[in-house]
Amino acid sequence: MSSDALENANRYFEQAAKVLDLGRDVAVQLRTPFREVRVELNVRMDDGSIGTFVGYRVQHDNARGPFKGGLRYHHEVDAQEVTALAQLMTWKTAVAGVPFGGGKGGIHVDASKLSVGEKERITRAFVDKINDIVGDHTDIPAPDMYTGPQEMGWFLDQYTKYHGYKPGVVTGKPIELGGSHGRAAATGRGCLYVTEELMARLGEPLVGKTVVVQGFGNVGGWAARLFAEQGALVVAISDISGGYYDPKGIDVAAALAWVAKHRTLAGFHAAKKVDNDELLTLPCDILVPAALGGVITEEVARGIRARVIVEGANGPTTPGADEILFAKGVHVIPDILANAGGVTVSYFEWVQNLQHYYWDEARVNEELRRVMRAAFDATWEQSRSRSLPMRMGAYVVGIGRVYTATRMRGL
Ligand SMILES: NC(=O)C1=CN([C@@H]2O[C@H](COP(=O)(O)OP(=O)(O)OC[C@H]3O[C@@H](n4cnc5c(N)ncnc54)[C@H](O)[C@@H]3O)[C@@H](O)[C@H]2O)C=CC1
Ligand SMILES: O=C(O)CCC(=O)C(=O)O
Repeated sequence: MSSDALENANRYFEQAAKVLDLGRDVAVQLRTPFREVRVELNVRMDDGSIGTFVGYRVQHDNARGPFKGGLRYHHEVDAQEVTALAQLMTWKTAVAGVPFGGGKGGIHVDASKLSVGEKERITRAFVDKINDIVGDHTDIPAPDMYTGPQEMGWFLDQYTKYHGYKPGVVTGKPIELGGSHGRAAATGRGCLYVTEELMARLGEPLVGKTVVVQGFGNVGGWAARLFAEQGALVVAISDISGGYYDPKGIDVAAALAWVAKHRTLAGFHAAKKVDNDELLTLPCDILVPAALGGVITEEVARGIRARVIVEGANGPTTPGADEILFAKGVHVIPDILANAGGVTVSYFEWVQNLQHYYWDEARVNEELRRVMRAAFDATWEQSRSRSLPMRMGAYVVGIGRVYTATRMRGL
């Protein structure tokens, strides 16, 4: 995603701004980030050397509530990518209707090469540098690629040293530290819920549909598991080690157990090994990109055989590819709707933290379904009434809500 991420995000925004007939000044106001922070992190590495890393936090918009969005540890993280992802968060929280704005953070580092101790020291060093600009009513980070509950636990602990115990400063925490039941599964579960909504509109069952999933981490792993549990046939999965294809169906539970033991899918048995590009054009009903951005290029889009794409990842489809897919009649459930389940359950976690009253998983999932259904309905209605792709339907909903809040606050 990295290099073109911001250009792509801005292009989608401009398309939607035109549909909404926003004036140029308003469009610039809504698109421009509130604050962009870049920090140097110096950390003692296991071999005794000093590791120097660059971290970012971009706070895009807070008209509807505190900035909200994940932290990514990846070697492609840069200022542009984080800014693009922060902007997506602003529209996403608005589409979901949760009372947050948008933000995102990241550290430029190859997380796969770090020991647990190095990861912890880098996380704490990051909090040392940004603790003054985050807070449970200002900016609330969460997991993204190569971060998870453990990093959020370290984040909370380090933040507490500066500002006292405020568990709502970060979401996606371990349950034992105030995390929410259902947060780990939430993004994948949200992907399932919006797909069920689409299938209902198309008058087709999900049972028996073939599914291909790219990325087998938090989002992809849970999506594959939940789709399989609902009777869909997961025919291919992939991760950084490549793709694994079996037209008769992958044993998702076995794949999850493999990754829990070996960290990646490398060595996992499947009928055929494919690379991550080939994977995207395999014959299937539903494709779930759930890894990096920018993977569905125009060339890939021409080869895509799926009828439905559910964007678990942020920014997987380039604007040119999006046009090709629309022309081909592929239903694309866009990132700012499809993967909004994560931030929605982060909202539930935050609410539970502020109230010090905790919900069971059944309640979390029930409320998640309600939010995802309402977000889907609003998107579907805009896309149908204006004859737009679902992405533009979602953008119109999201930007429209942010615009209204901004206008009501005044300059
Ligand atoms: N974790 C969350 O709650 C949310 C995540 N997302 C998005 O979902 C995507 C995945 O995030 P997570 O699952 O949290 O990350 P993760 O770190 O848990 O898993 C990432 C997965 O992608 C694989 N991967 C990495 N590079 C790859 C490549 N070049 N080709 C194929 N696979 C590759 C990894 O091996 C791993 O299986 C990202 O785009 C993220 O921004 C979106 C909304 C919420
Ligand atoms: O849970 C959150 O607050 C944000 C998750 C995230 O980074 C995303 O939706 O892209």
